[in-house]
Amino acid sequence: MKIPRLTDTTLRDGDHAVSHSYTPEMVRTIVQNLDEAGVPVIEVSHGSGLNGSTIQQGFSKHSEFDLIKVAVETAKQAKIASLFVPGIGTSNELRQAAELGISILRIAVHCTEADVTEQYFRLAKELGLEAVGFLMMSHTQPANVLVEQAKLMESYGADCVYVVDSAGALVQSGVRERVSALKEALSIEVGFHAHNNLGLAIGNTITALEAGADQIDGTLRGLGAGAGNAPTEVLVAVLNKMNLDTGINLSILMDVAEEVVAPLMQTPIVIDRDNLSSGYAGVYNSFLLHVRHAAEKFGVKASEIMEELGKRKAVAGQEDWILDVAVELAKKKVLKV
Ligand SMILES: C[C@H](O)CC(=O)C(=O)O
Ligand SMILES: [Mn+2]
Repeated sequence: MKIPRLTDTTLRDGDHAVSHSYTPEMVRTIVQNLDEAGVPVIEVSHGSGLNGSTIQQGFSKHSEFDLIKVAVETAKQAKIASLFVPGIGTSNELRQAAELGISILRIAVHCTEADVTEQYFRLAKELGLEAVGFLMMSHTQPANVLVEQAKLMESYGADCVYVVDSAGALVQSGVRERVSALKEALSIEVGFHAHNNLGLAIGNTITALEAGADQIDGTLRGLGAGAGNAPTEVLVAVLNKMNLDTGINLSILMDVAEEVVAPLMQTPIVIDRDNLSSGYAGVYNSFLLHVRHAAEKFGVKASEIMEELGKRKAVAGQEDWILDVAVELAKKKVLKV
């Protein structure tokens, strides 16, 4: 098993969990520590990618471009990455992030929609960026479909394609099937991005490595959308135990997770009923806070909304379905009385 390249996405996936409230000071401190610890890639942008600060995705407290600028200025060895979701971001924001000095663009789409990414891979390469493809909600499609989509991204210039378990719905056999299929079919690198809804983020990430993954993701203290991600500090500890020395300083990671990131948590990152029902139903983790707000507003259970969204196979961008489902459940509740 090869030593993977680790991307810490506390300042991007974690942005969902802190309701997009990161400040320049928080970014500086977290980047300083991750950089000093030797983490090679740090992802910074709105949780839903560049230009995500909208009513649908959630408004940011501070301009993500100010945060990216701070991150680039602060990092000494780490490369700064940003996420980009076609339809949320446009080529303007892509260019702006490149001008600010990001090195890597991670282009994320629902795992059947790779064909909309071509122009952005081409532009990213034209701008001299490393370009990584993110196949979101990868649990919804079998390995052969993901291979087709990943090959499209490879043909557009992707340097790596990730299997992304956006709902935290995959078990280890599902991870192994998908990652090994991409490894066999592609001549570029393969990555894996976990969420912890079934308590498998670390296990699934190790399974992805055993299946040949070259790149993996983590967040400090697991701070990410919904049930959160594989905790970066725990990943490094496990890799050390497996004699896979990433060269990353575990003590610095544990300190920054404990003393800087944990105090930022608005709610604990736990596998509670909402997060388990979300992963079990296969619902996108970044829906959680929107679902909780709707559940409270209409007096229904978040887990019931999650179950129905799973049945309807809601994907990123369909956050408006959350209100529809909450209203329907509330009406049914009234009629039952
Ligand atoms: C835009 C999403 O939050 C990307 C991601 O982290 C996931 O799908 O998981
Ligand atoms: Mn995620």
